[in-house]
Amino acid sequence: MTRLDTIELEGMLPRVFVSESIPASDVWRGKVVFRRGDRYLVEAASGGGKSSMCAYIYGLRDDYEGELRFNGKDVRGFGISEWQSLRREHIAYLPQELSLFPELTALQNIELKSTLTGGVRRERIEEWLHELGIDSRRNYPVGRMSIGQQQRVGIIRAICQPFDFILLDEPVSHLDEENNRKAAEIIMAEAQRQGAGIISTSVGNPLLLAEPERLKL
Ligand SMILES: Nc1ncnc2c1ncn2[C@@H]1O[C@H](COP(=O)(O)OP(=O)(O)OP(=O)(O)O)[C@@H](O)[C@H]1O
Repeated sequence: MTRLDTIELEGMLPRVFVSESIPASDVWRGKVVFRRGDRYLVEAASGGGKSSMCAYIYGLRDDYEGELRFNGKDVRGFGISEWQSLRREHIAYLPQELSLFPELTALQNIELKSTLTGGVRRERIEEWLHELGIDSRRNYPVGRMSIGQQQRVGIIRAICQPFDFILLDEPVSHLDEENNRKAAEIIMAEAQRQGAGIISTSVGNPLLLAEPERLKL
């Protein structure tokens, strides 16, 4: 795959919801096409399935009904090597739980990802740390940083790789408005540089994306 242009969800529903009555949704049981280059905000109540949707798109789970298609191809046919290359070159992901290594420093966590994916220069990472106000914590183990500081490390780690789409699961739940705005600017600038789409979820403190398409989960 040279570029991932579209992610389509059609008739999708987490199996756990099949026998339950769920609120009306733009996504579940519907048809949604996420397009590279566009910005999306997926908003839902807690337990609405945001993390499940991200896990399906990142290939971590497949406990759903319906179809998920990348560039029109059903992902159920993808093997391990296809998912590996998708994650290395086409889809960046910031999980809600961040999945940082607590004993490694902020810089080590970021550089680990950047080195593995042939991502960005060290100077660029330093600039992002500075812009997000955590450069003084760059050599701190992330396990000793606040959750909001860890979210900022996670955001930088997520964008320091090549991607056609970036999936952000409640990325700014612990950030104040100013840091939210800065994070959004950095993510939008990097997505624009790479021609990528942004899909961000929220339960109430949305990433401040410019004019996103809003979907209710
Ligand atoms: N790994 C899993 N396998 C099967 N079902 C799961 C799994 N993880 C979560 N679920 C179920 O799917 C439903 C949606 O959970 P999910 O974590 O996707 O919601 P969420 O919208 O991200 O919630 P929150 O905002 O509270 O994080 C829940 O009812 C949960 O029990």
